This record gives sequence, C-alpha cells and structure tokens, in this order.
Amino acid sequence: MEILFTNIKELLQIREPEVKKVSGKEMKELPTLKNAWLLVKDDQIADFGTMDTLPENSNASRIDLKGKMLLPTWCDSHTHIVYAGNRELEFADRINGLSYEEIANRGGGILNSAKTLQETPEEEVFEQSKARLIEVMQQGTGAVEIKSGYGLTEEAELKMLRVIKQLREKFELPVKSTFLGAHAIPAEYKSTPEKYMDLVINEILPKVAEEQLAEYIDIFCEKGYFTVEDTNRLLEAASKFGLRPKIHVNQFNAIGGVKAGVDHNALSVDHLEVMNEDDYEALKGSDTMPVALPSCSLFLSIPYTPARKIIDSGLPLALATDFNPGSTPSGNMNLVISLACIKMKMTPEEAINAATINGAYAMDLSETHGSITKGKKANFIITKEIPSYTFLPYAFGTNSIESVYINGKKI
Ligand SMILES: N=CN[C@@H](CCC(=O)O)C(=O)O
Ligand SMILES: [Zn+2]
Repeated sequence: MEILFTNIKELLQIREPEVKKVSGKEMKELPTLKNAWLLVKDDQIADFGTMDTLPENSNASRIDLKGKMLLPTWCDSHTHIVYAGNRELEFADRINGLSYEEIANRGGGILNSAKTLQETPEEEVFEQSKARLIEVMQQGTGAVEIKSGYGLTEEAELKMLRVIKQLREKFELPVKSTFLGAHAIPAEYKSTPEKYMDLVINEILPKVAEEQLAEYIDIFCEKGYFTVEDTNRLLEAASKFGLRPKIHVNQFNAIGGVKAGVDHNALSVDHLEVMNEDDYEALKGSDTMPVALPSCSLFLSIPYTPARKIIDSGLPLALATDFNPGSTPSGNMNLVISLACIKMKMTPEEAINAATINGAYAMDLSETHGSITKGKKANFIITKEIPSYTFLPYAFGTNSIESVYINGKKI
C-alpha cells in the first residue's frame, strides 16, 4: 500500500539514518522541509521532498495536508502505564497539606498501588492499561517503554510484565519492557530491606530473564527506597542476564545513582530533578541518555530537571511522561513539551528533539523511530492547521493533533 502526503506545510525532524541522538548545541537545530511531500510504502517512510520534486505518475493514494505539519510520533521512554486503580484520594490528601513522602510513610504511595495491583486479576489490569495506551497513542505517542514495579511480589511482578508483553503483541507500536521489582520496599521487609533485595535478585530476576519478559532493569535509587549499594548489586546481577539499566535517580536527593548507572552502561538515567557536579561529570562522555519528566515536577510541585544546564554542558536530554498513578497521572507528551519550554526554558526545537530522536535513543529505537528518515517506520503525527511548530508547545492544553499514523496506518 502506498500513500502520498502532499502540500505538507512543514515536514519536521528530517534526519540522516546515522543520527541516533542529538546533544548540546545540536539540540537547537530541528531540520525541516517547507511545502513538502512524503511517500509511505506499507509500514515505512519511502521518500520525501519539496513539492517542486513531487513524483509524477505515482499510483499512491494521495492525501492533501495543506496548512498542516507532519512530524515523527513522540517516543515516550519512561512510563508506568500498566497499573490498577488510581490514587486520586492521595491527590486530595496532598491538596490538604500532606507531602508525597508523608503519604508514602503512611503506607500510601507505591505500596498502595502495589496492594491494588496484587488484588486485581491479570485480564482486568490488561483492560485498564490498554485503555491508557490507546489514549496516549491518540495523543501522538508512537513508541513507549513500560515498567513493572507495582507488583513487589514474584507473582504480581510477573503479572505486570505479562500484561506489558500482551500489549506489545496486540498493538503495532513498539513497547519496551523494564523490570522494576526494586521500586519500593514492601511493608513486611521494612526492617530487613536486604532480604527484599535478595528476593528480587535471586528469585524474581532469573524468572523474568527466563521468560524473556524484560529488556531493561530499573531501580528507584533514592533515600528511603534503595541505596547506591543496592543499585550496584542489582545492575551487576541483571547484566549477567543481558538486561541494560534504565534507572530512577536523583528525584529528591543526589546520592550517587547517576554514577552507578553510568558505571553499568545505563541506557538512560531518569528524573534528575536534583543534580550535583559529580552527576554532570559522570554523564560527560558516556552513552547514557539523561531523561527529564516535567509532568512529574508539575504534579508534585518539585524542582524541574535543570535542562538548560544539562544541554549547555554539551549533554543530550530526552523528555518522557512518567505516566503513573502517583506522581504523574498523565501520559500526554504534548503537555511534556509545553512544560519543557515553559518551565525548563528549552527551545521548541530542543523539546521536539528531546521527545522524538532522543526519546527513541532512550529505548534503543533510533534505528527505526524518532525521525523522518527513509526506511524508518511510518510513525507520524499530522497536525491541525497551525501557524508554526512553535505553536505546539506554546498552545499548551490545546489539542493540535489531527491524526496519528503507526506503521503507515491511521489509528
Ligand atoms: N519515583 C518513583 N516512581 C514513580 C512514582 C511512583 C508512584 O508514586 O506511584 C515516578 O517515577 O515518579
Ligand atoms: Zn517513573
């Protein structure tokens, strides 16, 4: 099947195949073509150019995009889309003055979601998660990473990972799976947290690997959750099963998680709301992608990741949603790019790069996704008629998306 999109007002994020991520000053550039066409063959981008080079005698069906823009779908490299129930009562508690930490200390937070998840049958978790995935795809997400971490028992962690597997099998977009058994310490291990780490490392991890349920390993490296020693131990063990780290670090405190991640060749280190000089030094020269989650900062009223300093240090940066029931009950990447510009002082070009090619890198997908490149998957967003691409982050809360294509098919 061939489709020829014509009169595209501006075709965004055109890249050569060898570009896998953009860093530092490169992030300010967003290569585009004005007044363009794009040819899709089956599930791939076959070709594109300016309208004066429009292929003649093509048998492709034509779609006129006058006044509209076309850009790659968002690559959301950090989500917890698979969960059961919600935590809106904790939201009300926070409005009434309790902090995220106080709620967690009372047995709320991650442990609250774990209880609900453990009690919810797998089919029901699948149905709830499927609805969220459909929603984010309609909002322009065309590749996604999903973590476990609300199970916290062998049975429930495997249940979550099997739901992620089912989503991957039933949907056309790439779904990457991350094992986050070390997300919080269950109440029964409060006085013996090392025993929980033993369970995760010696019992659950080998089963996850055996059933090939995850590509990546994650841990919440944070005061009150897991230490740098736990992190080193887990990442070491996971590397023996070929699971590369994508880890939660520096959300509330900088305790050395960034270096632990980089030392284990992490694909990404995520959150980074609190950064110290050692963290920047660890990241420089590494292959690890820093990932910012601004919707989490908005929802919890915590600092935003210092994007300016990260990018101005020559580092790359990716943007993701962190969609989860506790700290970010939103999977909307359009809001993420708006917040990145408004709150983190990223330029629209930097934000779009961070949410596409760099997000793809943070999921090992930049060979096939994240840019308009011949041979890549035909995953793209068609906007409504908009004056410029800056309008996307500027008009925050407005839906500027007209349609979304995944593997060459309109969803
Ligand atoms: N910080 C750790 N994990 C999630 C939140 C988990 C929750 O509150 O349910 C996050 O990335 O923000
Ligand atoms: Zn997270």
